[in-house]
Amino acid sequence: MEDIRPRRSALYIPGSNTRAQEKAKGLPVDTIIFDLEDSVFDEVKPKAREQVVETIRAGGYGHREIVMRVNAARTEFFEDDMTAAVKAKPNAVLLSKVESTAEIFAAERHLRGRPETQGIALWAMVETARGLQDIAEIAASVRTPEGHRLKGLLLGTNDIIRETAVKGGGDRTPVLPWLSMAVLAARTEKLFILDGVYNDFADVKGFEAECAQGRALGMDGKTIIHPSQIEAANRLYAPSKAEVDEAREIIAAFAKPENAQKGVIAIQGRMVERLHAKIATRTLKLHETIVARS
Ligand SMILES: CC(C)(COP(=O)(O)OP(=O)(O)OC[C@H]1O[C@@H](n2cnc3c(N)ncnc32)[C@H](O)[C@@H]1OP(=O)(O)O)[C@@H](O)C(=O)NCCC(=O)NCCSC(=O)C[C@H](O)C(=O)O
Ligand SMILES: [Mg+2]
Repeated sequence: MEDIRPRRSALYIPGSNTRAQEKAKGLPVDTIIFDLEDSVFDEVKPKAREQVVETIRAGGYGHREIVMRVNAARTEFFEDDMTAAVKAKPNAVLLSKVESTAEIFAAERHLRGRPETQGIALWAMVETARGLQDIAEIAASVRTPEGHRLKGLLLGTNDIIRETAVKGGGDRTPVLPWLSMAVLAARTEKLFILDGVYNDFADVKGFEAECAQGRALGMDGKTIIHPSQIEAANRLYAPSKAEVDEAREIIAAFAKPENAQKGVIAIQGRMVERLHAKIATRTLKLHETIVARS
């Protein structure tokens, strides 16, 4: 069955920031990502790891999806991070700087054969030049028994900019081809995909423009770094009123007895096919889930 869980806003919180972790219990985000990677100084990682396990096990985050971002499989921290993830049992483990299917399989080895980890998904961050080159193959690992837990891709645009030396900021022209390539890889394998972060959390207009752009590119939501970004991400990644009205109109039109045997109809001078009814059904389901939540 298709995964239509809303992931409009996915908030990163440093694993070492207990104040922000507590605060997030009252924030209207869809997803919380407890970070053990780049926001945590190396010397502090062991303490942050313990802290995150304790916080996730204690719960209190309601409907929010709980994710733990672990250090890359190539680092000295990975094994301990994965052991901690098994203890914490988040909804998903986010693998950072993924460059090959082997890294997905390495994470799976920690989870395999343990009934208590059955519900833990794997998400992969693509944020290196190598990862971008091999993104289709990484996404396709979902078709293998060792990669079946892979559910989504996340973009790490800060690292992409660092690795490739393209100019960041502005309208993201230099990275657009890679963002589109990532969307294509995700859609090919029926994975969800979340856009990278917008660092300038005081710039509301710039953030809104980037959300609108990400949505137009086909992203399912935005990874964010600050509470000030939640409202805009939730608003711009939710179906708009016009989209919901149109979806209702399409479904109602195909439900009429005279259209029961038709593959294509006209609504107000526009061609509408059964494929549009499928999109409309998805839009309405997403909308209803969001409404029920709020
Ligand atoms: C960016 C920040 C360091 C800013 O922190 P600060 O100066 O403390 O912000 P404010 O004073 O404006 O905070 C106001 C209140 O909001 C709470 N807060 C702030 N950030 C968060 C958060 N992320 N989650 C929950 N709550 C948050 C503060 O506690 C204040 O509340 P109160 O105490 O009640 O007054 C900070 O926002 C931050 O650390 N953000 C997350 C950074 C992070 O996790 N970075 C790593 C992931 S991003 C990344 O790596 C991208 C990717 O890999 C790539 O390559 O692109
Ligand atoms: Mg990164």
